[in-house]
Amino acid sequence: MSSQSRFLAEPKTVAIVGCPFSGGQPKAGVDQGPISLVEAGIVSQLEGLGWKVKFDGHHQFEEISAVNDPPIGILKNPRLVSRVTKSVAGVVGGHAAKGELPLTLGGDHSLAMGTISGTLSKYPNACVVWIDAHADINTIESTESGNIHGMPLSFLIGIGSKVDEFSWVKPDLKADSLVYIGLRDVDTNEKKILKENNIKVFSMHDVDKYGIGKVVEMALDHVNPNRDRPIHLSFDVDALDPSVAPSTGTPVRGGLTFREGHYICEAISETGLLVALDMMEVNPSLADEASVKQTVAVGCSLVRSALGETLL
Ligand SMILES: NC(=[NH2+])NCCC[C@H](N)C(=O)O
Ligand SMILES: [Mn+2]
Ligand SMILES: [Mn+2]
Repeated sequence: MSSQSRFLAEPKTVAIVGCPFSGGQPKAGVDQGPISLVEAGIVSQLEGLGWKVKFDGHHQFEEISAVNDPPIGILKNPRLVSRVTKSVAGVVGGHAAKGELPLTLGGDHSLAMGTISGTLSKYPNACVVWIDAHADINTIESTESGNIHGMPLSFLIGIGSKVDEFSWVKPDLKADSLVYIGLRDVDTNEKKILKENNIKVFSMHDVDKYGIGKVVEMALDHVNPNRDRPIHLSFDVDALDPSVAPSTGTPVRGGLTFREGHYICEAISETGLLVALDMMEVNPSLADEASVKQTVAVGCSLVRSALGETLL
């Protein structure tokens, strides 16, 4: 780990941002994800890798949750999601400003609106590697579900009509600074958005065709050709096959294997360019006890791989 993390201050510090939040989607339980990951021992696991770990409890969004929040158009919980993600942006940005690596534990993927905004506040030149079964790039016009966890990237890139409530989100992410790996459940409207904006996607078809090693190399060549830009890695656990990570709200078959998921994290770690990490959509109230345990353990081990754990 010692030679890694080109942008971080010494001693290498990871700041855990626990976000028990589920307002970006309809299923209860995803707010327990961060609690389970911490209970499974993620703090001591990261200390074991040589990191100084900052964690002073999960964030509480109670005050914000009290807001009266009728839908805007078909967007569900818009004020709640906006205010929670805005506060997360501040917290993540604050850690990044100090040279710490924010590790955000979700919670649903709408939180990435906050985490990526926070990263960009410190590193305007950061690129985003988004690992997911889904594209999460619906606009207010294109979303069919109204679930904001399917939309964060459209706000960050600045496509679709503006919603006043979300005016705090700066559309600072350029379409060519985003790359996806693992997609296999993309809405028809999203396919159009991805094409129109020329966004680079490595779907499961590409993983099958080229192998994960080549895919990660091509993905980094796209967003980070000189291997000199800070990387924000946003990992939705549903990128993994449901046989590997069953406890998540929108599982889709045909996903990444255990090793493919970990390989991505290891390869990003090896670049020394990682500045922020999200582990999202772990829902410990879905599926049986063994599945929950397995999913939480995989969430922890993906984080460890991204933060420098190696096989040898
Ligand atoms: N973060 C996720 N699991 N997103 C799932 C999104 C599913 C669908 N595309 C939607 O807009 O609702
Ligand atoms: Mn997903
Ligand atoms: Mn997602």
